[in-house]
Amino acid sequence: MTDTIVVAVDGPAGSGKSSVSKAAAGRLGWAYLDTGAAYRALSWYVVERGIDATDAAAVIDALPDFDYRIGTDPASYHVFVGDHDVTEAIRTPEVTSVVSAIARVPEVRTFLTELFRDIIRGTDRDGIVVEGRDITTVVCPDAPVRILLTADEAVRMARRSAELADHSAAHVGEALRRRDAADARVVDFMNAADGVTTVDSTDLDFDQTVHAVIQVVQKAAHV
Ligand SMILES: Nc1ncnc2c1ncn2[C@@H]1O[C@H](COP(=O)(O)OP(=O)(O)O)[C@@H](O)[C@H]1O
Ligand SMILES: Nc1ccn([C@@H]2O[C@H](COP(=O)(O)OP(=O)(O)O)[C@@H](O)[C@H]2O)c(=O)n1
Repeated sequence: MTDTIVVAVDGPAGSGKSSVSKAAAGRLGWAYLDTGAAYRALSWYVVERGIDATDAAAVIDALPDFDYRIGTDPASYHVFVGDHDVTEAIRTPEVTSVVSAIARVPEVRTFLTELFRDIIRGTDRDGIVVEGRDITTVVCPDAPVRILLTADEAVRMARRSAELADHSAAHVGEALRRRDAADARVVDFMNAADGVTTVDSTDLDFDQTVHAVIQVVQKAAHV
């Protein structure tokens, strides 16, 4: 893995991290890692086992049995916990509503950070696009390419509401705002750290955003 180029992408919910990172990785022929999926999958697992997500000690106790797998091929995205394909289940509002409580437990963050680094080390492609909240600052602070993907809050909320047709826009917007506020108390993903390039997608369509990200990669990593 020594030569694998890591592209670290952070940003708030709805900024386009997952979709844009996956598309950029696909076009580059590189791997893609969605770190939020692991926080979501652990949340699913905790709910499934009837554990109170706000009970940090109980969540920490569950970590050794958390058997997590995620693919890194951007063309074939699957998330497993044990034998369960949880690719869809981790996106439900129920899971989304507890994920911030799980993500604020330091032991959880250390555990998952190690897991992410193992997955990155195991990549056999030339590069990997890794997206989340603390990739540019904690998981891969030495990555040769580090990007903060942002968009105005109203635009992010509109993108998310468009995805969830059966939920009211106001409800989705409020839930997203609350989650960002809770997450931002744990890691700063609203301000670019030193050396991190901001890509603001507020006035860009999807393809323009992917193009902007690839341009940053090409400039920083000379590919
Ligand atoms: N620049 C853009 N213009 C329009 N829609 C976008 C743009 N970037 C992302 N989207 C759409 O917005 C929604 C949220 O994007 P997503 O990748 O899930 O964000 P995140 O991973 O940051 O929460 C998706 O439906 C995605 O297709
Ligand atoms: N690197 C990361 C990634 C996600 N997370 C947590 O995981 C949750 C889900 O992340 P996500 O990337 O799937 O969320 P969306 O932005 O796609 O809605 C976030 O709300 C954070 O609580 C984190 O703490 N650190």
